[in-house]
Amino acid sequence: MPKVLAAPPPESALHPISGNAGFPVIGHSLEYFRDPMGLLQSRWERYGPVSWLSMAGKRWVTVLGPDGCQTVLQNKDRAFVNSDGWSVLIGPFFHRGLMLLDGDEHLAHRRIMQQAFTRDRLSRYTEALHPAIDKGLDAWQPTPGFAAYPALKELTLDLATSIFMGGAEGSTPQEMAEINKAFIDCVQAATSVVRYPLPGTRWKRGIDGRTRLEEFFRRYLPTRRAGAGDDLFSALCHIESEEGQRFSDDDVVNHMIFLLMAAHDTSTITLSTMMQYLGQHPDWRERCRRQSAALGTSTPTYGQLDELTDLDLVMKECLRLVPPVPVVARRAVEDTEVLGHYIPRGTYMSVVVHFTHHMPEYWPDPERFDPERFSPERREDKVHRFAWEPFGGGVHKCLGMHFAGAEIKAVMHHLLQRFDWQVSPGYVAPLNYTSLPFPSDGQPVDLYHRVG
Ligand code: HEM
Repeated sequence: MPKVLAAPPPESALHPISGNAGFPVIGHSLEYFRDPMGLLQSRWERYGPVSWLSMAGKRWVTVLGPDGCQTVLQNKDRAFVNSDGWSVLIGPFFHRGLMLLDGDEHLAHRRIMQQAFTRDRLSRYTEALHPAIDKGLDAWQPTPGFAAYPALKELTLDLATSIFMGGAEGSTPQEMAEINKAFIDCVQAATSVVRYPLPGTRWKRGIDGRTRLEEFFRRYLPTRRAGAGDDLFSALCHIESEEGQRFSDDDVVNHMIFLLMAAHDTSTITLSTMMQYLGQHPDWRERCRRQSAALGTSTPTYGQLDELTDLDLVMKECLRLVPPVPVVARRAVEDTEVLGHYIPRGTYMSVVVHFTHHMPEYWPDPERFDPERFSPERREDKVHRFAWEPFGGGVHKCLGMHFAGAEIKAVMHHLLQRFDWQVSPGYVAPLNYTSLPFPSDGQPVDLYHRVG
């Protein structure tokens, strides 16, 4: 039975928010994991753009559609905070990462961190990417049914190790595999039904993963403080805001753990989606490959990557179809409203990016892969300022989006020059939504070395 979240104050003209709790204990979790679009579409039809449901042991107000998303993300009256919203899901594992800070503290840390993402630094990271990509791809053994997703995940972790950390001197491959597992445990713990560190639970594995990551980064801190490397870790040790503020040791460790998480799965998912759709669309594969070949270099600079405009269209369309961060969390710290609905202080908010990306009101034939939507002639993403929001919006908008674009395009450039691949046109990726979305079948592609 639908229930009202809270009655609006008697004198207000605001509407109450309707919704229901779903199953005892698990709420709507299983429905969401199985078919998020199905669940959200049914709620849109039943309740409209603002409703509540139960997940991860809490009631969440679900905001669907670009108008509501814009209100929450722009956060004009500062009624919503990130820390209390994201903490419920990932707090113990990624606490004090930039995305989990608020207000003046967030602004101060963001100002310092921006110095690690200047154009000059991005150019240097891009230079360092190429040898690391080459090394990673040398290990790929093309075969029909090649599992692209785990291979890409390993590749992006290797890239993170060299570009973010400046290498992991003294660590064995086995240790690096453990670090990878620690990350996965932290990310997957976010959607654990049991939210207490009982042995054998995803939550406990996440807590252990965090401890492992802290030890790992602390071990490398003295050498990065002492050195002058071009990697992100060294950058965080040395950068200052324009006002001369710097990060403490704890800040550097907290930011590194968050940044690796923020960069790793998101880039992997985007690359994997791009491999799928390019594999299914030989016309686009050829278009992208031609542009890539026209650069006349295997190691394009940051500026040259901008010339890969077809790849850019494909990347944007893949970020629309499968946004790696499908939902963004917030919590109201004051009574407020969204689209005329009363949000009492303390309410947990979920801003559902994924739903907007599939709304036929904004995206004609939304399930169709059609990168031209983003072409200068069509610009369907301009129909609404928040129609396309894979990187969020407002003061917490992704700080690594240009880095992500460079990494993704650089990897695709190498892939297109080295390999050809195909995916059956009827293939639909079985996406698992227990953490960030990933293809549970490993995303098989028929992969070949290019001849000639
Ligand atoms: C395709 C890849 C990526 C996607 C889709 C993505 C998506 C997002 C989203 C949606 C947010 C906003 C969350 C919120 O509002 O609560 C965010 C924040 C953030 N992302 Fe990304 N991200 C990507 C790659 C990266 C990379 C590569 C880095 C770092 C190198 C990065 C660093 C960050 C940081 C630091 C924040 C927090 C910003 C703040 O709170 O001020 N992201 N990202």
